[in-house]
Amino acid sequence: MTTDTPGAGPAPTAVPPRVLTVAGSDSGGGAGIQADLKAMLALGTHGMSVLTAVTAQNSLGVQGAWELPLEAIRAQFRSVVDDIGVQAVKTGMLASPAIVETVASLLADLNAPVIVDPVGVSKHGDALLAADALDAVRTKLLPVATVATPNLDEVAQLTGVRVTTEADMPSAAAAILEFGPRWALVKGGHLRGDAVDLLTDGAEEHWLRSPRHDNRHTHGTGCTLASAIAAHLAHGMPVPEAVAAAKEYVTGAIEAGFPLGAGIGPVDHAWRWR
Ligand SMILES: Nc1ncnc2c1ncn2[C@@H]1O[C@H](COP(=O)(O)OP(=O)(O)O)[C@@H](O)[C@H]1O
Ligand SMILES: Cc1ncc(COP(=O)(O)OP(=O)(O)O)c(N)n1
Repeated sequence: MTTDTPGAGPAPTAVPPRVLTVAGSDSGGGAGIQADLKAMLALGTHGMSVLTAVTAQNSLGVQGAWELPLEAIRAQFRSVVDDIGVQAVKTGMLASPAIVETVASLLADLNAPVIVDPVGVSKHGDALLAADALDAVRTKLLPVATVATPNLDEVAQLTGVRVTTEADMPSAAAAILEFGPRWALVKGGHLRGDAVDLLTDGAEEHWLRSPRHDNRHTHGTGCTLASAIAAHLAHGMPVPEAVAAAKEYVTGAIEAGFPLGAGIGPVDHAWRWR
């Protein structure tokens, strides 16, 4: 090893911010932890994972799902947090009431922003969260969230508020904020017209609007957006800026989504590198 200055050591190696996903595996690589880790890498962070469940999944849907033992979930979390440390966390598929409660209690003691994507069903309509877990999401998980990112189906499941136009989004966000997250990001991806999301903390309102890309290959949009928010927060951005930057990233990834298999292909996490 050589150094320019006698007596000086080698230049310190730059360490990227560390971001943790607590989520399920998508064997097809389009959503779940695979999407999360790709988004985290693309946005200049070191991604790490706590696996909650394994799905057999592809472009056609979910063919099977298996939960991990609570002990394995706790052990993965402690391994990562106690040694490596995290600057932001994102949660995704949590499958059961017991997993939701376990993850919420682990996150309650963590000094880092938490993005909760309250994943309910996949794009193909496959359940990724048991119906009897909704109450634990409302009362245990959402209170520890810095940002909660429900889509319109998840808003309806959690709050009973049905959003059919942009005008309904503020009341939906207010109903999510009642459960205790610092910010609510209501995603309007399932409406017609522009893809419009509303971010609010009850005081500020930020409308995020992008053109709707007429591309059927949109598997993994929600996972990618939530992971991108976590990555930008880990870089030190304030919440509104982190969400705006994440929206720009997911919009590019949706535009570049590509066909794989016979069904809905994934968004392209590497679109900025191509
Ligand atoms: N066809 C599309 N074109 C552009 N943006 C989209 C499109 N579909 C969804 N989005 C955006 O992708 C993000 C994820 O939203 P959504 O698809 O509603 O989440 P989920 O995957 O949880 O159902 C949001 O920012 C939404 O506005
Ligand atoms: C393992 C796993 N986790 C989450 C999802 C849902 O991902 P999402 O980003 O909402 O994308 P779609 O499934 O809606 O395309 C998943 N499918 N699998």
